[in-house]
Amino acid sequence: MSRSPSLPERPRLDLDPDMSPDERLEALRSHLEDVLEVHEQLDTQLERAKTRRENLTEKVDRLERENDTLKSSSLYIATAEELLDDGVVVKQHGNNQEVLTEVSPGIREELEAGDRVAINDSFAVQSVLEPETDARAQAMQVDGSPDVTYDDIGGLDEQIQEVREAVEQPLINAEQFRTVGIEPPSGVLLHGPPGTGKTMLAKAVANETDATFIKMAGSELVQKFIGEGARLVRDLFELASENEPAVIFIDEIDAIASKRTESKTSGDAEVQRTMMQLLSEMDGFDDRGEIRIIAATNRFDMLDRAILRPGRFDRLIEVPKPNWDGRERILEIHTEGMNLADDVDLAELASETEGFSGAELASLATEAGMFAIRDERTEIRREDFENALEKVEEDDDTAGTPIAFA
Ligand SMILES: Nc1ncnc2c1ncn2[C@@H]1O[C@H](COP(=O)(O)OP(=O)(O)OP(=O)(O)O)[C@@H](O)[C@H]1O
Repeated sequence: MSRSPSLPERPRLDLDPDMSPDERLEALRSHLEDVLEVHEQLDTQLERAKTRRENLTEKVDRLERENDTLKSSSLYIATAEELLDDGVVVKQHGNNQEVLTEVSPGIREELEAGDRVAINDSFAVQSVLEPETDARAQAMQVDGSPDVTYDDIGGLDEQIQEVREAVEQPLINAEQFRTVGIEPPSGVLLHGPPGTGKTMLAKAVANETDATFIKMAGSELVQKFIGEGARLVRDLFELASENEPAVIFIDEIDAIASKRTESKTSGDAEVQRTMMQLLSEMDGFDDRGEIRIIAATNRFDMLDRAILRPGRFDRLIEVPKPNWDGRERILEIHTEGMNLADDVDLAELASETEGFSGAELASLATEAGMFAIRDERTEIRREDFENALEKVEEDDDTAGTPIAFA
Protein backbone atom coordinates (compact mmCIF):
# COMPACT_ATOMS: atom_id res chain seq x y z
CA MET A 1 0.00 0.00 0.00
CA SER A 2 1.33 3.50 -0.78
CA ARG A 3 1.91 5.73 2.23
CA SER A 4 0.17 9.14 2.33
CA PRO A 5 2.58 11.85 1.31
CA SER A 6 3.80 14.13 4.08
CA LEU A 7 2.55 17.67 4.11
CA PRO A 8 4.94 20.38 2.86
CA GLU A 9 6.56 22.40 5.56
CA ARG A 10 4.76 25.58 6.56
CA PRO A 11 6.75 28.64 5.36
CA ARG A 12 7.97 30.86 8.13
CA LEU A 13 8.06 34.61 8.09
CA ASP A 14 11.00 36.04 9.97
CA LEU A 15 10.64 39.75 10.39
CA ASP A 16 13.33 41.45 12.38
CA PRO A 17 12.28 44.76 14.08
CA ASP A 18 15.63 46.21 12.94
CA MET A 19 14.85 45.66 9.27
CA SER A 20 14.54 48.64 6.95
CA PRO A 21 11.14 49.00 5.16
CA ASP A 22 12.78 47.74 1.91
CA GLU A 23 14.14 44.66 3.65
CA ARG A 24 10.72 44.00 5.20
CA LEU A 25 9.06 44.30 1.83
CA GLU A 26 11.59 41.91 0.33
CA ALA A 27 11.06 39.40 3.18
CA LEU A 28 7.27 39.62 2.72
CA ARG A 29 7.60 39.08 -1.03
CA SER A 30 9.76 36.04 -0.56
CA HIS A 31 7.33 34.72 2.05
CA LEU A 32 4.45 35.18 -0.38
CA GLU A 33 6.36 33.16 -3.00
CA ASP A 34 6.95 30.38 -0.47
CA VAL A 35 3.27 30.39 0.46
CA LEU A 36 2.27 30.17 -3.20
CA GLU A 37 4.64 27.26 -3.79
CA VAL A 38 3.25 25.37 -0.80
CA HIS A 39 -0.24 26.10 -2.05
CA GLU A 40 0.65 24.57 -5.39
CA GLN A 41 2.12 21.48 -3.72
CA LEU A 42 -0.99 21.04 -1.61
CA ASP A 43 -3.14 21.40 -4.72
CA THR A 44 -1.21 18.60 -6.44
CA GLN A 45 -1.53 16.40 -3.36
CA LEU A 46 -5.24 17.05 -3.24
CA GLU A 47 -5.62 16.04 -6.90
CA ARG A 48 -3.68 12.83 -6.26
CA ALA A 49 -5.81 12.05 -3.22
CA LYS A 50 -8.96 12.54 -5.31
CA THR A 51 -7.72 10.15 -8.00
CA ARG A 52 -6.82 7.64 -5.31
CA ARG A 53 -10.24 7.98 -3.76
CA GLU A 54 -11.86 7.37 -7.17
CA ASN A 55 -9.73 4.26 -7.67
CA LEU A 56 -10.60 2.96 -4.24
CA THR A 57 -14.30 3.63 -4.78
CA GLU A 58 -14.12 1.68 -8.02
CA LYS A 59 -12.36 -1.16 -6.21
CA VAL A 60 -14.98 -1.20 -3.48
CA ASP A 61 -17.74 -1.29 -6.13
CA ARG A 62 -16.04 -4.18 -7.86
CA LEU A 63 -15.57 -6.11 -4.63
CA GLU A 64 -19.20 -5.50 -3.69
CA ARG A 65 -20.30 -6.84 -7.06
CA GLU A 66 -18.06 -9.90 -6.65
CA ASN A 67 -19.41 -10.39 -3.18
CA ASP A 68 -22.97 -10.27 -4.50
CA THR A 69 -22.14 -12.81 -7.18
CA LEU A 70 -20.55 -15.11 -4.63
CA LYS A 71 -23.53 -14.79 -2.35
CA SER A 72 -25.97 -15.40 -5.13
CA SER A 73 -24.05 -18.42 -6.39
CA SER A 74 -24.45 -20.21 -3.06
CA LEU A 75 -27.80 -21.62 -3.99
CA TYR A 76 -28.98 -25.18 -3.74
CA ILE A 77 -31.17 -27.11 -6.12
CA ALA A 78 -34.45 -28.58 -4.99
CA THR A 79 -37.68 -29.85 -6.44
CA ALA A 80 -40.96 -28.19 -5.53
CA GLU A 81 -42.95 -31.21 -4.39
CA GLU A 82 -46.23 -29.76 -3.23
CA LEU A 83 -47.82 -26.31 -3.26
CA LEU A 84 -49.75 -25.55 -0.07
CA ASP A 85 -51.70 -22.51 1.07
CA ASP A 86 -49.01 -21.46 3.48
CA GLY A 87 -45.93 -22.30 1.41
CA VAL A 88 -44.31 -24.94 -0.67
CA VAL A 89 -42.72 -28.28 0.20
CA VAL A 90 -39.31 -28.51 -1.39
CA LYS A 91 -36.98 -31.49 -1.48
CA GLN A 92 -33.32 -30.60 -1.66
CA HIS A 93 -31.26 -32.56 -4.16
CA GLY A 94 -28.34 -34.47 -2.77
CA ASN A 95 -29.57 -35.00 0.80
CA ASN A 96 -33.29 -35.38 -0.02
CA GLN A 97 -34.26 -33.19 2.89
CA GLU A 98 -37.89 -32.10 2.70
CA VAL A 99 -38.80 -28.67 4.02
CA LEU A 100 -41.90 -26.53 4.10
CA THR A 101 -40.72 -23.14 3.01
CA GLU A 102 -41.98 -19.74 2.02
CA VAL A 103 -42.19 -18.43 -1.46
CA SER A 104 -42.76 -14.87 -2.66
CA PRO A 105 -46.10 -14.26 -4.44
CA GLY A 106 -44.25 -13.39 -7.68
CA ILE A 107 -42.48 -16.76 -7.78
CA ARG A 108 -45.53 -18.61 -6.46
CA GLU A 109 -47.49 -17.52 -9.53
CA GLU A 110 -45.19 -19.26 -11.98
CA LEU A 111 -44.43 -22.29 -9.79
CA GLU A 112 -45.86 -25.74 -10.46
CA ALA A 113 -45.36 -28.95 -8.50
CA GLY A 114 -42.41 -30.86 -9.93
CA ASP A 115 -40.45 -27.76 -11.00
CA ARG A 116 -36.77 -27.52 -10.20
CA VAL A 117 -36.05 -24.50 -8.04
CA ALA A 118 -33.02 -22.74 -6.58
CA ILE A 119 -33.16 -22.30 -2.80
CA ASN A 120 -30.87 -20.36 -0.48
CA ASP A 121 -29.35 -21.33 2.88
CA SER A 122 -32.66 -20.75 4.65
CA PHE A 123 -34.51 -22.83 2.06
CA ALA A 124 -36.40 -19.83 0.64
CA VAL A 125 -37.16 -20.32 -3.04
CA GLN A 126 -35.09 -17.82 -5.02
CA SER A 127 -36.06 -18.72 -8.55
CA VAL A 128 -37.72 -21.33 -10.70
CA LEU A 129 -35.30 -23.04 -13.07
CA GLU A 130 -36.22 -23.38 -16.69
CA PRO A 131 -36.40 -27.00 -17.84
CA GLU A 132 -33.46 -26.22 -20.18
CA THR A 133 -31.22 -25.51 -17.22
CA ASP A 134 -31.34 -29.20 -16.49
CA ALA A 135 -27.63 -29.57 -16.89
CA ARG A 136 -27.71 -33.34 -17.17
CA ALA A 137 -29.51 -33.33 -20.48
CA GLN A 138 -27.34 -30.55 -21.85
CA ALA A 139 -24.02 -31.71 -20.61
CA MET A 140 -23.80 -35.30 -21.80
CA GLN A 141 -23.53 -36.39 -25.35
CA VAL A 142 -24.29 -40.01 -25.95
CA ASP A 143 -23.32 -41.66 -29.18
CA GLY A 144 -24.34 -45.30 -29.45
CA SER A 145 -21.97 -45.99 -32.28
CA PRO A 146 -19.54 -43.28 -33.33
CA ASP A 147 -18.35 -43.72 -36.90
CA VAL A 148 -14.68 -42.71 -36.52
CA THR A 149 -12.18 -45.51 -37.22
CA TYR A 150 -8.44 -45.73 -36.56
CA ASP A 151 -7.90 -45.31 -40.30
CA ASP A 152 -9.48 -41.86 -40.18
CA ILE A 153 -6.74 -40.66 -37.85
CA GLY A 154 -3.49 -39.53 -39.43
CA GLY A 155 -0.03 -39.39 -37.93
CA LEU A 156 -0.89 -40.90 -34.55
CA ASP A 157 0.07 -44.55 -35.01
CA GLU A 158 1.93 -44.78 -31.70
CA GLN A 159 -0.89 -43.09 -29.83
CA ILE A 160 -3.44 -45.42 -31.44
CA GLN A 161 -1.34 -48.37 -30.32
CA GLU A 162 -1.22 -47.07 -26.75
CA VAL A 163 -4.95 -46.35 -26.63
CA ARG A 164 -5.67 -49.84 -27.95
CA GLU A 165 -3.57 -51.38 -25.21
CA ALA A 166 -4.96 -49.27 -22.42
CA VAL A 167 -8.61 -49.06 -23.41
CA GLU A 168 -9.49 -51.56 -26.10
CA GLN A 169 -7.78 -54.62 -24.66
CA PRO A 170 -9.31 -54.32 -21.18
CA LEU A 171 -12.73 -53.95 -22.81
CA ILE A 172 -12.56 -56.88 -25.19
CA ASN A 173 -10.22 -59.10 -23.19
CA ALA A 174 -11.30 -58.46 -19.62
CA GLU A 175 -11.03 -62.18 -18.85
CA GLN A 176 -7.38 -62.29 -19.91
CA PHE A 177 -6.47 -59.44 -17.57
CA ARG A 178 -8.22 -61.27 -14.73
CA THR A 179 -6.40 -64.54 -15.50
CA VAL A 180 -3.02 -62.88 -15.71
CA GLY A 181 -3.91 -61.04 -12.52
CA ILE A 182 -3.11 -57.48 -13.52
CA GLU A 183 -5.19 -54.36 -13.31
CA PRO A 184 -5.69 -52.49 -16.57
CA PRO A 185 -4.94 -48.75 -16.38
CA SER A 186 -7.78 -46.96 -14.59
CA GLY A 187 -7.96 -43.90 -16.74
CA VAL A 188 -6.19 -42.63 -19.82
CA LEU A 189 -5.28 -38.98 -20.18
CA LEU A 190 -4.74 -37.59 -23.67
CA HIS A 191 -2.89 -34.31 -23.66
CA GLY A 192 -1.75 -31.99 -26.40
CA PRO A 193 -2.66 -28.87 -28.40
CA PRO A 194 -6.23 -28.27 -29.60
CA GLY A 195 -7.46 -29.97 -32.75
CA THR A 196 -4.89 -32.77 -32.82
CA GLY A 197 -7.33 -35.70 -32.74
CA LYS A 198 -7.87 -36.46 -29.05
CA THR A 199 -11.65 -36.69 -29.41
CA MET A 200 -11.21 -38.75 -32.57
CA LEU A 201 -9.01 -41.26 -30.71
CA ALA A 202 -11.61 -41.69 -27.97
CA LYS A 203 -14.42 -42.07 -30.51
CA ALA A 204 -12.45 -44.53 -32.60
CA VAL A 205 -11.75 -46.81 -29.64
CA ALA A 206 -15.45 -46.76 -28.70
CA ASN A 207 -16.35 -47.61 -32.28
CA GLU A 208 -13.85 -50.43 -32.59
CA THR A 209 -15.06 -52.02 -29.35
CA ASP A 210 -18.77 -51.45 -30.09
CA ALA A 211 -18.96 -49.38 -26.94
CA THR A 212 -21.31 -46.49 -26.25
CA PHE A 213 -19.42 -43.21 -26.40
CA ILE A 214 -20.43 -40.78 -23.66
CA LYS A 215 -18.84 -37.37 -23.86
CA MET A 216 -18.91 -34.67 -21.25
CA ALA A 217 -16.97 -31.41 -21.27
CA GLY A 218 -15.21 -30.51 -18.03
CA SER A 219 -16.56 -26.97 -18.40
CA GLU A 220 -20.09 -28.39 -18.29
CA LEU A 221 -19.26 -30.07 -15.01
CA VAL A 222 -18.46 -26.73 -13.45
CA GLN A 223 -21.90 -25.91 -12.20
CA LYS A 224 -23.24 -22.86 -10.49
CA PHE A 225 -25.21 -24.78 -7.92
CA ILE A 226 -23.72 -26.57 -4.97
CA GLY A 227 -23.73 -30.31 -5.40
CA GLU A 228 -24.78 -30.24 -9.06
CA GLY A 229 -21.31 -30.94 -10.47
CA ALA A 230 -20.89 -34.00 -8.23
CA ARG A 231 -24.39 -35.16 -9.14
CA LEU A 232 -23.55 -34.87 -12.84
CA VAL A 233 -20.46 -37.01 -12.31
CA ARG A 234 -22.57 -39.65 -10.56
CA ASP A 235 -25.13 -39.48 -13.38
CA LEU A 236 -22.35 -39.84 -15.92
CA PHE A 237 -21.10 -43.09 -14.40
CA GLU A 238 -24.64 -44.32 -13.89
CA LEU A 239 -25.45 -43.67 -17.54
CA ALA A 240 -22.30 -45.53 -18.55
CA SER A 241 -23.18 -48.57 -16.47
CA GLU A 242 -26.67 -48.59 -18.01
CA ASN A 243 -25.00 -48.69 -21.43
CA GLU A 244 -22.08 -51.08 -20.98
CA PRO A 245 -19.70 -51.48 -22.65
CA ALA A 246 -19.06 -47.76 -22.57
CA VAL A 247 -16.27 -45.26 -23.05
CA ILE A 248 -16.59 -42.12 -20.95
CA PHE A 249 -14.76 -39.20 -22.51
CA ILE A 250 -14.22 -36.11 -20.37
CA ASP A 251 -12.91 -33.28 -22.51
CA GLU A 252 -11.23 -30.22 -20.93
CA ILE A 253 -10.60 -32.11 -17.69
CA ASP A 254 -8.52 -29.10 -16.56
CA ALA A 255 -11.80 -27.25 -15.85
CA ILE A 256 -12.36 -29.44 -12.78
CA ALA A 257 -8.82 -30.61 -12.08
CA SER A 258 -6.62 -27.54 -12.14
CA LYS A 259 -3.96 -26.87 -9.56
CA ARG A 260 -5.51 -25.34 -6.50
CA THR A 261 -5.58 -21.58 -6.63
CA GLU A 262 -5.06 -19.21 -3.73
CA SER A 263 -8.63 -18.02 -3.70
CA LYS A 264 -11.14 -19.79 -1.54
CA THR A 265 -14.39 -18.79 -3.17
CA SER A 266 -17.48 -20.95 -2.98
CA GLY A 267 -17.07 -21.56 -6.74
CA ASP A 268 -13.65 -23.13 -6.16
CA ALA A 269 -14.99 -25.35 -3.43
CA GLU A 270 -17.71 -26.57 -5.78
CA VAL A 271 -15.10 -27.40 -8.45
CA GLN A 272 -13.11 -29.30 -5.81
CA ARG A 273 -16.18 -31.28 -4.81
CA THR A 274 -16.83 -32.21 -8.43
CA MET A 275 -13.27 -33.44 -8.85
CA MET A 276 -13.42 -35.44 -5.59
CA GLN A 277 -16.59 -37.10 -6.83
CA LEU A 278 -14.87 -38.02 -10.09
CA LEU A 279 -11.92 -39.50 -8.21
CA SER A 280 -14.18 -41.47 -5.91
CA GLU A 281 -16.15 -42.84 -8.88
CA MET A 282 -12.84 -43.90 -10.40
CA ASP A 283 -11.71 -45.50 -7.16
CA GLY A 284 -14.79 -47.69 -7.15
CA PHE A 285 -14.06 -48.64 -10.70
CA ASP A 286 -12.95 -52.23 -10.24
CA ASP A 287 -16.46 -53.52 -9.81
CA ARG A 288 -17.82 -51.49 -12.63
CA GLY A 289 -17.34 -53.93 -15.45
CA GLU A 290 -16.96 -52.74 -18.96
CA ILE A 291 -16.51 -49.02 -18.58
CA ARG A 292 -13.34 -47.25 -19.60
CA ILE A 293 -12.57 -43.63 -18.97
CA ILE A 294 -10.58 -41.27 -21.16
CA ALA A 295 -9.94 -37.62 -20.37
CA ALA A 296 -8.35 -34.93 -22.51
CA THR A 297 -6.70 -31.60 -21.91
CA ASN A 298 -4.90 -28.86 -23.82
CA ARG A 299 -3.50 -27.56 -20.51
CA PHE A 300 -1.44 -30.40 -19.07
CA ASP A 301 0.72 -27.91 -17.15
CA MET A 302 -2.32 -26.69 -15.21
CA LEU A 303 -3.42 -30.08 -13.95
CA ASP A 304 -3.56 -30.94 -10.30
CA ARG A 305 -1.06 -33.82 -10.00
CA ALA A 306 -3.46 -35.61 -7.63
CA ILE A 307 -5.46 -36.87 -10.61
CA LEU A 308 -2.39 -38.53 -12.13
CA ARG A 309 -1.72 -40.86 -9.20
CA PRO A 310 -1.85 -44.62 -9.71
CA GLY A 311 -5.42 -45.84 -9.89
CA ARG A 312 -6.56 -42.55 -11.40
CA PHE A 313 -5.44 -41.15 -14.76
CA ASP A 314 -2.33 -43.28 -14.67
CA ARG A 315 -1.75 -43.69 -18.40
CA LEU A 316 -0.62 -40.47 -20.07
CA ILE A 317 -0.60 -40.24 -23.84
CA GLU A 318 0.75 -37.15 -25.53
CA VAL A 319 -1.02 -36.17 -28.74
CA PRO A 320 1.25 -33.63 -30.45
CA LYS A 321 0.80 -31.61 -33.62
CA PRO A 322 1.57 -33.77 -36.65
CA ASN A 323 5.05 -33.95 -38.18
CA TRP A 324 5.61 -33.91 -41.94
CA ASP A 325 4.49 -37.52 -42.47
CA GLY A 326 1.48 -36.98 -40.24
CA ARG A 327 0.48 -33.85 -42.15
CA GLU A 328 0.71 -35.63 -45.48
CA ARG A 329 -1.41 -38.51 -44.15
CA ILE A 330 -4.02 -36.16 -42.64
CA LEU A 331 -4.22 -34.24 -45.93
CA GLU A 332 -4.71 -37.56 -47.76
CA ILE A 333 -7.50 -38.50 -45.36
CA HIS A 334 -9.29 -35.19 -45.70
CA THR A 335 -8.99 -34.98 -49.49
CA GLU A 336 -9.92 -38.59 -50.06
CA GLY A 337 -13.43 -37.83 -51.25
CA MET A 338 -12.39 -34.68 -53.12
CA ASN A 339 -11.96 -34.40 -56.85
CA LEU A 340 -8.32 -33.27 -56.93
CA ALA A 341 -6.61 -32.06 -60.13
CA ASP A 342 -3.27 -33.64 -61.09
CA ASP A 343 -1.33 -30.53 -60.16
CA VAL A 344 -2.21 -30.88 -56.44
CA ASP A 345 0.85 -32.16 -54.58
CA LEU A 346 0.00 -33.20 -51.00
CA ALA A 347 3.66 -33.80 -50.09
CA GLU A 348 4.46 -30.22 -51.03
CA LEU A 349 1.45 -29.01 -49.05
CA ALA A 350 2.69 -30.96 -46.05
CA SER A 351 5.93 -28.98 -46.26
CA GLU A 352 4.07 -25.70 -46.46
CA THR A 353 1.89 -26.38 -43.43
CA GLU A 354 4.41 -26.83 -40.66
CA GLY A 355 2.82 -26.14 -37.26
CA PHE A 356 -0.72 -26.91 -38.46
CA SER A 357 -2.91 -29.16 -36.32
CA GLY A 358 -5.09 -31.90 -37.79
CA ALA A 359 -8.15 -29.67 -37.43
CA GLU A 360 -6.40 -26.86 -39.28
CA LEU A 361 -5.42 -29.20 -42.12
CA ALA A 362 -9.02 -30.41 -42.34
CA SER A 363 -10.19 -26.79 -42.61
CA LEU A 364 -7.55 -26.09 -45.26
CA ALA A 365 -8.97 -28.87 -47.46
CA THR A 366 -12.52 -27.58 -46.96
CA GLU A 367 -11.42 -24.03 -47.72
CA ALA A 368 -9.72 -25.14 -50.97
CA GLY A 369 -12.97 -26.87 -51.97
CA MET A 370 -14.83 -23.61 -51.29
CA PHE A 371 -12.52 -21.73 -53.69
CA ALA A 372 -13.30 -24.27 -56.44
CA ILE A 373 -17.05 -23.92 -55.78
CA ARG A 374 -16.81 -20.11 -55.91
CA ASP A 375 -15.18 -20.54 -59.31
CA GLU A 376 -17.98 -22.91 -60.34
CA ARG A 377 -15.60 -25.84 -60.76
CA THR A 378 -15.95 -29.39 -59.44
CA GLU A 379 -12.23 -30.09 -59.63
CA ILE A 380 -9.93 -28.68 -56.92
CA ARG A 381 -6.67 -27.30 -58.25
CA ARG A 382 -3.33 -26.41 -56.77
CA GLU A 383 -4.28 -22.69 -56.94
CA ASP A 384 -7.29 -23.39 -54.69
CA PHE A 385 -4.98 -24.75 -52.00
CA GLU A 386 -2.66 -21.77 -52.50
CA ASN A 387 -5.59 -19.39 -52.07
CA ALA A 388 -6.76 -21.36 -49.04
CA LEU A 389 -3.29 -21.15 -47.49
CA GLU A 390 -3.16 -17.42 -48.15
CA LYS A 391 -6.56 -16.98 -46.54
CA VAL A 392 -5.43 -18.99 -43.53
CA GLU A 393 -2.35 -16.81 -43.16
CA GLU A 394 -4.46 -13.65 -43.44
CA ASP A 395 -6.87 -14.99 -40.81
CA ASP A 396 -3.86 -15.75 -38.70
CA ASP A 397 -2.69 -12.13 -38.89
CA THR A 398 -6.06 -10.69 -38.05
CA ALA A 399 -7.45 -13.20 -35.61
CA GLY A 400 -4.32 -14.30 -33.81
CA THR A 401 -5.24 -17.96 -34.32
CA PRO A 402 -4.19 -19.91 -37.37
CA ILE A 403 -7.55 -20.96 -38.72
CA ALA A 404 -11.15 -21.60 -37.78
CA PHE A 405 -11.53 -25.15 -36.51
CA ALA A 406 -13.65 -27.61 -38.41
N1 LIG B 1 -4.80 -36.69 -36.48
C1 LIG B 1 -5.87 -36.35 -37.22
N2 LIG B 1 -6.19 -37.03 -38.32
C2 LIG B 1 -7.25 -36.68 -39.06
N3 LIG B 1 -8.06 -35.64 -38.78
C3 LIG B 1 -7.79 -34.91 -37.70
C4 LIG B 1 -6.69 -35.25 -36.84
N4 LIG B 1 -6.67 -34.37 -35.83
C5 LIG B 1 -7.71 -33.55 -36.01
N5 LIG B 1 -8.40 -33.86 -37.12
C6 LIG B 1 -9.58 -33.15 -37.64
O1 LIG B 1 -9.90 -32.12 -36.73
C7 LIG B 1 -11.18 -32.32 -36.14
C8 LIG B 1 -11.10 -32.01 -34.66
O2 LIG B 1 -10.29 -32.97 -34.00
P1 LIG B 1 -10.54 -33.44 -32.52
O3 LIG B 1 -11.86 -32.91 -32.05
O4 LIG B 1 -10.29 -34.88 -32.40
O5 LIG B 1 -9.40 -32.65 -31.80
P2 LIG B 1 -9.12 -32.52 -30.25
O6 LIG B 1 -7.67 -32.80 -30.07
O7 LIG B 1 -10.09 -33.30 -29.48
O8 LIG B 1 -9.36 -30.97 -30.07
P3 LIG B 1 -9.79 -30.14 -28.78
O9 LIG B 1 -8.67 -30.27 -27.82
O10 LIG B 1 -9.90 -28.76 -29.37
O11 LIG B 1 -11.09 -30.72 -28.30
C9 LIG B 1 -11.54 -33.76 -36.43
O12 LIG B 1 -12.94 -33.90 -36.55
C10 LIG B 1 -10.82 -34.01 -37.75
O13 LIG B 1 -11.59 -33.53 -38.83
